[in-house]
Amino acid sequence: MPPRCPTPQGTLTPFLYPFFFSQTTKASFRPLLSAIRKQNNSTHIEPLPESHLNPPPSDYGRTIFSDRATVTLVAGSGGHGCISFLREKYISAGPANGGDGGSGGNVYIQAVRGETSLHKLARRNILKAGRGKNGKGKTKGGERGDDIVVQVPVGTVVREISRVDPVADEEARRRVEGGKEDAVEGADGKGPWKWDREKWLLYPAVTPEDIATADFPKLPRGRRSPLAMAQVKGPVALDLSRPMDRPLLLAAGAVGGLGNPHFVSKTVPRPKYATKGEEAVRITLELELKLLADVGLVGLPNAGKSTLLRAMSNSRARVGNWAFTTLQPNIGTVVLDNNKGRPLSQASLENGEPRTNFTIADIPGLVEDAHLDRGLGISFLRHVERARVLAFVVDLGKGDAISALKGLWKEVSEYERMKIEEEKELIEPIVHWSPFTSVEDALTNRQETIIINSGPTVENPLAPELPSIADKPWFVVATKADLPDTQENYQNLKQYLERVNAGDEPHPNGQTNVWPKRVEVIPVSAINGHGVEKITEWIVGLLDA
Ligand SMILES: Nc1nc2c(ncn2[C@@H]2O[C@H](COP(=O)(O)OP(=O)(O)OP(=O)(O)O)[C@@H](O)[C@H]2O)c(=O)[nH]1
Ligand SMILES: [Mg+2]
Repeated sequence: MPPRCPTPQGTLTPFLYPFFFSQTTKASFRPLLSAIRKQNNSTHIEPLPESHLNPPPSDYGRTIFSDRATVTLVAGSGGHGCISFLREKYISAGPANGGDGGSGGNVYIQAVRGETSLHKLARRNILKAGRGKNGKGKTKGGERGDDIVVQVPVGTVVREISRVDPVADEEARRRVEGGKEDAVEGADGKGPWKWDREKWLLYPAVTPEDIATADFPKLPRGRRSPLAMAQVKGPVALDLSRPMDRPLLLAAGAVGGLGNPHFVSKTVPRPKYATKGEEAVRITLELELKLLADVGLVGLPNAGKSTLLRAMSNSRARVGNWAFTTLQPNIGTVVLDNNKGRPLSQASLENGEPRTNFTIADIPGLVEDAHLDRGLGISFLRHVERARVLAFVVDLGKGDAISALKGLWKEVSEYERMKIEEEKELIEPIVHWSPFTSVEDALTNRQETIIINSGPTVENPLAPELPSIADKPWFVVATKADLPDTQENYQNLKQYLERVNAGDEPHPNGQTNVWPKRVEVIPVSAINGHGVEKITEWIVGLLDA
């Protein structure tokens, strides 16, 4: 089904930019028209008055943005068990009544819509859940430690770098030292073993002799919180591309120590020891944010992307008449239903809610050979790689619009190619195996080294979750249409895209397997806010299709 969009075709009189003459906007454009006529008659261009769309470079919302963070998450360790005895009138030596230690707090992760950046996490480095409180007398258990929920923006990719799990380490150590256990026990006739004694907590009044001769019982093994069963299996690798209703458990808090009543036996009626709480898991994660905007703006530096974002949304992205004004991605939200009429979109989101807005990502400009790390490089393209629609912003006032568009497509395709290579390297470990003992041996025997490729050998390892960039719906925004003598450039671009649509001209990225629908070019003057409503309508059509 073609996108449900009104096309700006067929209204090309007497100017080439039909939006100047649309019914709704006619009155408001009269001053602009006279300004343009004036501009055409004289070479002097009147500077436009300052406004929200033509702000001084100092007027911008400062966004503290970070798309990468490395954080260490530490679950809460358990509180210690308590050594206590009942004390009441006429009971001189009451039974043990120490409470157990509380378990430590858990660490959760949740992707939420409100967050847009990882800067808060990048600053923190380490996040700790609360420690469980120690047990108390009168069989009072310690309180649980506070949980922490790490809230990240939707679109965050989480990878584990390292993990320290004291309980797992101890289990492994026991397994290794298990063989020696009998020998040690045989030598002196009884335990305890070294690692056990470190776990005990002794009554303050015990003497060193008591400790030396203490007959500690064996500790119960595998002291892990039952919640640990529900935590994400390590190594953590998550792609949080949807908002989550409930947080996901990354690391369960450690269990608390056992109070002294646990160790009452016939021989030891009043044990003067309890156990310490377990140490907690510590996971170091690398977080990377791939912004999940509905639309990604791709354009050369100074093309007018940020001005367009300002015109379409409430964004206060920085605008300046020089290249690389934008150094960090900006996200703007376009509100579709401002409660003044019927909503623009009838479509609903995946969760059934009606679509009331969509988001646009404005990234730093791409220069020619950005893939060779010119300009700011192409790494920012990862923010538009997941956008559902790509809008190529072309400045009509600066050079040939067709070659600008082709150049942008070239960089986008290069980005994708490099990305696929990178992913392939990750998933395709290559095993070099040679039957020869040395290079000389191989040369004398004149046989080739055998190379075994193991692992999947799919051409595009990004598939099927990520459609290729060439498959995405796209369109062109021809901006700065208010500048004099841009009509010819616009018309050439329009005719070029007509030929591409008709199949007479190859796709600007040179590939054949591309988005098959009609590609539109929409002329706008973002600085005056003219024509931007057409873009909104067109995008809604593409998003709804
Ligand atoms: N005449 C005219 N000027 C415009 C229009 N849109 C943007 N400009 C001007 O073009 C210059 C660059 O605009 P920006 O929005 O900062 O461009 P950008 O693409 O975000 O630039 P980078 O962030 O450097 O990539 C500013 O001086 C704007 O005022 C337009 O529609 N008409
Ligand atoms: Mg910008």
